[in-house]
Amino acid sequence: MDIILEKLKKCYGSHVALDIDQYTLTGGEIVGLVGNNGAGKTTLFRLMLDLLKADEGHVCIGDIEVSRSEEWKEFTGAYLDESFLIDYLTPEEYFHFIGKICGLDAATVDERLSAYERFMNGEILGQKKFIRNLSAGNKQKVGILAALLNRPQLLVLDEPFNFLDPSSQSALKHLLREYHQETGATILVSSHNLNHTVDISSHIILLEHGVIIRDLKNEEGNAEKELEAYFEIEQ
Ligand SMILES: Nc1ncnc2c1ncn2[C@@H]1O[C@H](COP(=O)(O)OP(=O)(O)OP(=O)(O)O)[C@@H](O)[C@H]1O
Repeated sequence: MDIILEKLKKCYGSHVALDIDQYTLTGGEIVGLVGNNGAGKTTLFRLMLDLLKADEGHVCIGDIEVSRSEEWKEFTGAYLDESFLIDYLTPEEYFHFIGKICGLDAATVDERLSAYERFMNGEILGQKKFIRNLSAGNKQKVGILAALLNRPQLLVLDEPFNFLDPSSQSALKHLLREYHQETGATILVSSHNLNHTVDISSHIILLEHGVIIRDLKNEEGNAEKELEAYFEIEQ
């Protein structure tokens, strides 16, 4: 399903963090969201997930306006930051808790997690550690896996490659591509890593000072040059 941003504006005092007149994000794609620090990526995700109230305009997922109905939560999974986690639970307890909210029994949760063994790399399950005592990268993995548990049709991940070691970054790219192939889900990923973004996305949105300044189709990596020129990356 498409995601429609309509006259969407968010300000902090006199500072305009996001100002998008009209944009439709086509469903069923992996979409990369890039932009310099402070460009408005997280603000956009928080508005999409109804974690922030827009000053003007709205976000619709399909025909559901996110701030007026809760229905979109049934098919949406997201991980933006550590505030999504519960520190005093172990990863198993947290996954089963999220599973319960989604109506999944423990066996189904365990079976779904078993598909992500490469990504977990033996460091998530069975560690007898509370989430608060995991490394930053492993916390990030727990959040991403929890977002996937309900097999969402819309997956939103804010800088998911952060804190991950190189093999985990590669495992995550593999996981996202495979999940997309299996489910046809819409996947939105913000990242400062242009290589990863270009590798996985069929569409890339470039934000600058809260405005979408480029909307690039990325066929076989052809968006890379334009992005490198924008970010002035020398080869
Ligand atoms: N709670 C807040 N109070 C005041 N200003 C805020 C707040 N949250 C965000 N901003 C401002 O809004 C703008 C957009 O921030 P946002 O976090 O969305 O950017 P971003 O593209 O995700 O940045 P980064 O790449 O650094 O994570 C920035 O100028 C930021 O300082």
